[in-house]
Amino acid sequence: MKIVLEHLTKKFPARGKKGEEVTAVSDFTFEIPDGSLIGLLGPSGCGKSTALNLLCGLEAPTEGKIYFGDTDVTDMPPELRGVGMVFQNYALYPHLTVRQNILFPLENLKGKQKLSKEEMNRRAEKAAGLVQIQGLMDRKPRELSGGQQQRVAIARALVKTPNVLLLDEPLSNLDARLRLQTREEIRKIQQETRVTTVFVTHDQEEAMSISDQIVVMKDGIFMQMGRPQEVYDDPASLFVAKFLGNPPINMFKGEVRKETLWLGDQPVLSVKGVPDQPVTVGIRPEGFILTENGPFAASLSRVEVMGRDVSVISSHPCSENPSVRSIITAETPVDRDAGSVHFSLKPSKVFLFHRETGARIPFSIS
Ligand SMILES: Nc1ncnc2c1ncn2[C@@H]1O[C@H](COP(=O)(O)OP(=O)(O)OP(=O)(O)O)[C@@H](O)[C@H]1O
Repeated sequence: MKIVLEHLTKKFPARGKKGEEVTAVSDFTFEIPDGSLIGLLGPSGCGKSTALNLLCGLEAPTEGKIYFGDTDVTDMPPELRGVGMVFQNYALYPHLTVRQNILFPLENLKGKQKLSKEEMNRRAEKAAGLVQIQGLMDRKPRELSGGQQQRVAIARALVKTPNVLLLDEPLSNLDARLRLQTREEIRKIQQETRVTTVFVTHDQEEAMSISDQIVVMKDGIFMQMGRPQEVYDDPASLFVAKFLGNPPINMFKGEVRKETLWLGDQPVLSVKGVPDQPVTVGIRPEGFILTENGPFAASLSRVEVMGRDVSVISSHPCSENPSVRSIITAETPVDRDAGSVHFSLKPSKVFLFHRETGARIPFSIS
């Protein structure tokens, strides 16, 4: 089922500041396609959980509308929305077995929705099968690992065959290996069930790896939505460029003069169509090509071998970071004793931003 947000806004009274308000979600207008998995991504406090709570009905919006398909659910109570929720802390009932935990949402159905015992058991087995915990049905939550508990929570959210599945930081209590495994499983389950899913995380790698599309947020504001690779390759703003990418993008103070990008006294790239102005420059670590007479010259600090790739760490007078990190293939010979390194730049990996507003400034390559 597709989800449509129209000017969705949520304001809270600011804690400890009488009369002031915090806008946790500001004028969200976008559509989540039916059957897709969307990663809501942004730093702590940007409004991710609030957005999710608005979708499931735990919070009422200050303004705006939410539609599931063609139905306006803005004022609909949570239990009628057909939403499955999974939280960071699993929120399983400790005194109930896995089976009883999964059955719980079905046992509480009312009126016409009520199911026979056989049907409830059939559905619980099916949900358990999806997350592969059939063998654990008679255990109590404390007898399960974190990853297994999270699978039970997902089965419980799926058992009512929801229209929409909402996951709030579901992997943050798991160790690194389980995180990786569980996120792949969530993706698999989502592809099998095709339930429209919104996944909240502050971990960009997690969101990028499993989402059909990501929504990047900052301070309650919608910054950009798109396929992970598209947003990475074509960030609309300085914030998005800095937020995505590991290792992070390298930032510089630069200047455009006569359609040439200058870093200090180095003319590093031709940038057609850009008027003369001071700019903030972002260069992805993979945007550097080691070239003897390359126009980008930096002092070599060290070389870090990472197996397939090599990180060349250098310093540049226009860098906004203490060091510049470039990643090149391990086959490229680097003279570690040379005091300096020279690079040419891949134009598609270089982004220009307005020095004051951080908005992206497009340029053509030739
Ligand atoms: N009930 C509330 N009353 C007052 N302010 C609130 C309330 N809930 C959230 N906020 C504020 O709204 C903003 C967004 O909070 P929210 O929890 O949605 O962010 P988040 O991106 O989920 O953060 P995190 O990643 O840390 O969980 C924050 O400034 C928060 O302090």
